[in-house]
Amino acid sequence: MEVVKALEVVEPAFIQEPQHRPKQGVKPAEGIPLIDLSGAISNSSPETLKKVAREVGNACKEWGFFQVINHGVPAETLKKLESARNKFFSLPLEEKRKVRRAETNFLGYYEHEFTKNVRDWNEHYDISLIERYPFPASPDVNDTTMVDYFNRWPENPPEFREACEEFLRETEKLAFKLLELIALSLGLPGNRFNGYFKDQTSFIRLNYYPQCPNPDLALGIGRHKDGNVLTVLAQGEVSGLEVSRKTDGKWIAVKPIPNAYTINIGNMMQVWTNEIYESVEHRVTGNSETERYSALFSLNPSHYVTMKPLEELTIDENPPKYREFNYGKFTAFRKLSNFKKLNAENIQVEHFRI
Ligand SMILES: O=C(O)CCC(=O)C(=O)O
Ligand SMILES: [Fe+2]
Repeated sequence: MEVVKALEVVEPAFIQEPQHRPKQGVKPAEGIPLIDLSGAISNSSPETLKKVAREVGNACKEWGFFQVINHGVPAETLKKLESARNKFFSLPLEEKRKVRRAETNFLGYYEHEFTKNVRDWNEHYDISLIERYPFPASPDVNDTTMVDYFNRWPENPPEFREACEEFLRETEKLAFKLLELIALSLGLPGNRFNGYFKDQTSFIRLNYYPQCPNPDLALGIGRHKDGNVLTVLAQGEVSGLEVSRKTDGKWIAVKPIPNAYTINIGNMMQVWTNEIYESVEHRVTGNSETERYSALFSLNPSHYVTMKPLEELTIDENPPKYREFNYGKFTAFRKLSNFKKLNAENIQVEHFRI
């Protein structure tokens, strides 16, 4: 990417179709809910928990996106992670490439990602909560070969691993608290979803968006919906995240709030809830003046989970909207299409819609 930057103009692979190019100066919107989780984190009464769950439920329904404060993740944990992350991304490219992702193990550093076949102006690093686990080798449903996914750890900075492991532990707790609140908001037992995470494939992603010479043409990450259950995102202080507003599809900037986490519903929650809660498209714009960093926890089920709408939520008036599919195969396809430019259309959860 260094070479590209020196040219002061982005390569054609990064250029978005005119209709997907970002408008400059999108104002942060009012209305993205901000939820105080203190009532759900401390030993609260069932009534308090239900009250917070209702707020979460409304935010999931109306926006698919919300921010949380008093979430229980220590500020110090994020600080340590941010410092280690920024040091890692400032290493020379050949150093970072030593822990580069491969087609047989998608964990690690990557600087060549595609979203919907257009390259992102982004470098990132994926680290799994479980150190090593089996995953389908290919998206082909007839291929039963499994490969091992395992974490790649860099030599530098030396504190990187510990900082990541602490962030993984703390954001996992928050993700499961949100999962409980979402279950309660749907009138389900708080632990209704837990069985799908026995061998969870959750990971953290550290994002780095270098300064971009053409934020009018390229995006940090192109428009997409997260293919997971939910995302817990530390946006950092530089804006850039935009969400497609459910009411009119307009791109809305999500304002960074110090110490808050931004939460969004992923495709798998959309399937489980039979679209009572929908995952919403979002993107990250480029910035010619400053670099941007973010960090997120992606909550993902065990690879062998069969995805389908929950029976409790599919009543006569709301019959199942999705056919069954295997989570691991779905994800193997998505990861492959992010890894390299494919001729085939990128698979989306909509392909399983009845
Ligand atoms: O960097 C951000 O603010 C969001 C990143 C994102 O949407 C993703 O990595 O899926
Ligand atoms: Fe995303």
